[in-house]
Amino acid sequence: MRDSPRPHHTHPLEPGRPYVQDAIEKADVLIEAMGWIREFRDKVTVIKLGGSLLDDADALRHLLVDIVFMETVGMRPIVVHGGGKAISRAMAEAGVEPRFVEGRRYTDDQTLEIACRVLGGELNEWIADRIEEFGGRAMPLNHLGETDNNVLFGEPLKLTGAEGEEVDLGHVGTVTRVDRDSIENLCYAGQVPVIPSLCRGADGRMLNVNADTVAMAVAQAVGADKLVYLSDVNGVRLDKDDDGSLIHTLGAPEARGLIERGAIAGGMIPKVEACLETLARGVRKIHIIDGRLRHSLLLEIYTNSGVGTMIVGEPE
Ligand SMILES: Nc1ncnc2c1ncn2[C@@H]1O[C@H](COP(=O)(O)OP(=O)(O)O)[C@@H](O)[C@H]1O
Ligand SMILES: CC(=O)N[C@@H](CCC(=O)OP(=O)(O)O)C(=O)O
Repeated sequence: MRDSPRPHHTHPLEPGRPYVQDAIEKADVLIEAMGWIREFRDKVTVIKLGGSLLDDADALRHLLVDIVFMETVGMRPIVVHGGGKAISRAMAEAGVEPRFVEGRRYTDDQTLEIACRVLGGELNEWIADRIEEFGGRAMPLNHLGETDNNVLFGEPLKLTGAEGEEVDLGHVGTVTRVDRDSIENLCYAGQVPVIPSLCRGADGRMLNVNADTVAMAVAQAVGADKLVYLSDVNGVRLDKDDDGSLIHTLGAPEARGLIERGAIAGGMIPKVEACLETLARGVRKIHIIDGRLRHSLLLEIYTNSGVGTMIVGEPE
């Protein structure tokens, strides 16, 4: 007979609640998940946490516990995060008005300093700390702190306007190289890499990068099996204001049409564009799901009833 409970025998978010209620039903659930766990063991999944979600403390805690679960059963999750809302809040506090050009934040010196502090410092460390608090192991990969753990390198992003003119975005970057070895070494050591959407330019300065495109670059570099975007909508909708108009499976031509018609707008544009580019470069399964729905990540991975929108490539 066991005389003392083993660690983590109670729910990590509700310490008083024993796991052993309805034990038989729970064992059934475990057995049901066994096939999925086996299928996805050792598979790399890149999980992008959007800024809208980072503002929802309850949803975020549940998601991070799901990520700890994935790591515990032998999957290799990699977290990429944005934090657009938090940057805008910090800018407002500093009296700076945010300005967006084609979905990208115009980033002057002061905005860059704020983005580095919020993304690279506060949010990145906070996410890694919570993963550890919930029983997982995590490594915050930011350039701040005693050792430079940055894994993303890039160059200024060049955008062309409607009349062919160059659009000035300030210190906004695009990722040209990912330190794949460092990320993979962490995964294989059972640690969850946590990556902020900043990259280092050739002159050594950091650049602010759209987090959806960072997730894409990381997924491509490590040859991820899956890329999952967690946002604050149930997926891509035909009408962005109608949650009943969810598109379950979205092909590349249809997606391009929806962007042209303006049905896909705002922050959904870089997300869908990143999905299409990622598919073209070999990542097979890409999903946009609602991170506010409890266990949406696990439902997407470990059940047949996928939630949200799956983006699929052109038929061969
Ligand atoms: N067709 C669409 N379907 C779903 N959401 C859309 C669509 N077009 C625009 N959106 C908007 O895109 C937002 C998600 O993008 P964004 O705010 O950048 O998310 P995140 O911060 O999670 O990356 C949604 O909250 C929604 O308002
Ligand atoms: C260049 C650029 O636009 N960078 C983004 C980086 C954060 C981000 O993308 O956050 P979400 O995932 O919350 O949208 C920004 O400054 O908002």
